[in-house]
Amino acid sequence: MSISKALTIAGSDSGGGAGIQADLKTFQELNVYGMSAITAITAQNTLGVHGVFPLTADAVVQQIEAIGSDLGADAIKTGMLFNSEIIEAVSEQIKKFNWSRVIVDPVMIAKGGASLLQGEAVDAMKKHLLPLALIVTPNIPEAEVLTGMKIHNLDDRRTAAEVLHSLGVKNVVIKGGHAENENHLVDLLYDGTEFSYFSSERIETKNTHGTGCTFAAAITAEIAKGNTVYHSVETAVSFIQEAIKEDLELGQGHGPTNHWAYQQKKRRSLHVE
Ligand SMILES: Nc1ncnc2c1ncn2[C@@H]1O[C@H](COP(=O)(O)OP(=O)(O)OP(=O)(O)O)[C@@H](O)[C@H]1O
Ligand SMILES: Cc1ncc(COP(=O)(O)O)c(N)n1
Repeated sequence: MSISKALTIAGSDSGGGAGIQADLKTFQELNVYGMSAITAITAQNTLGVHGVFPLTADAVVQQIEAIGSDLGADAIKTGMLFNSEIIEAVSEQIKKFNWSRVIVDPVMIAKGGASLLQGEAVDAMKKHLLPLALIVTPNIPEAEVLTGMKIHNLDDRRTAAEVLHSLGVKNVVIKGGHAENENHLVDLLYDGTEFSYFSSERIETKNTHGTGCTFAAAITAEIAKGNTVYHSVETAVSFIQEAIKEDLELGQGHGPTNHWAYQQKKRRSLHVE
């Protein structure tokens, strides 16, 4: 049996809603074999990040080399990278293994405000990692930091996508979760030529911990299977919508999303037909 494989290079979330844990759950649900290289351990739950313990760049490199030299990967996702040493080391590994299906989720700040990327590392991300990316998936505040511009509306978002594309990323997805006062959320995709828009109804819930990680992991899984960028983003939008809709009501703060919901819905619809 041949199976597609995806590697996530990200931080561990002890609460299981975001980071490495969200990525592996998503890969599994989308029938992709998941592997991980951990960049940092966080002591985290639905109430917030209580501690951040980065690993050395060498520890990250050794994990990636163990995978690249043996199992290989059909797609790579990066999440929390924490500092410029790790970003530079990860970029070198991507080049060494000639990985081209690279999805960069430029994680910067956790929902509760904790910093998951040091300020000095933003330049390293722009210079070393973004030029290697097939897709980058910033939320609105992350797109503002990466472009240095304020984003107030969809026009600004289109301009930001063009600026990010000019840094060498082939496809830019700017997510709409942070656009305020809108009943409809729009995730925007720019491939350097055309803009595509994926619109979803805003779901009223406090349980959105890890939505960004889960969304980018779903894109990565679909890319690993050889699907197009458009198809992968479309599937990821459906995956995250079901995961938010059927939330698990866990914890006292911002709870995780439901990684089972997308496949459960698919199975239900097959049953009905
Ligand atoms: N309340 C909501 N209702 C419906 N969809 C949502 C909601 N919040 C976020 N999404 C969707 O979830 C995905 C992630 O978007 P968002 O902009 O929240 O990313 P993020 O800020 O990186 O996530 P995180 O909160 O994990 O940091 C997008 O597809 C977005 O449209
Ligand atoms: C290890 C890790 N990676 C990423 C996030 C971002 O997720 P969120 O913004 O939903 O807190 C996180 N909280 N923890």
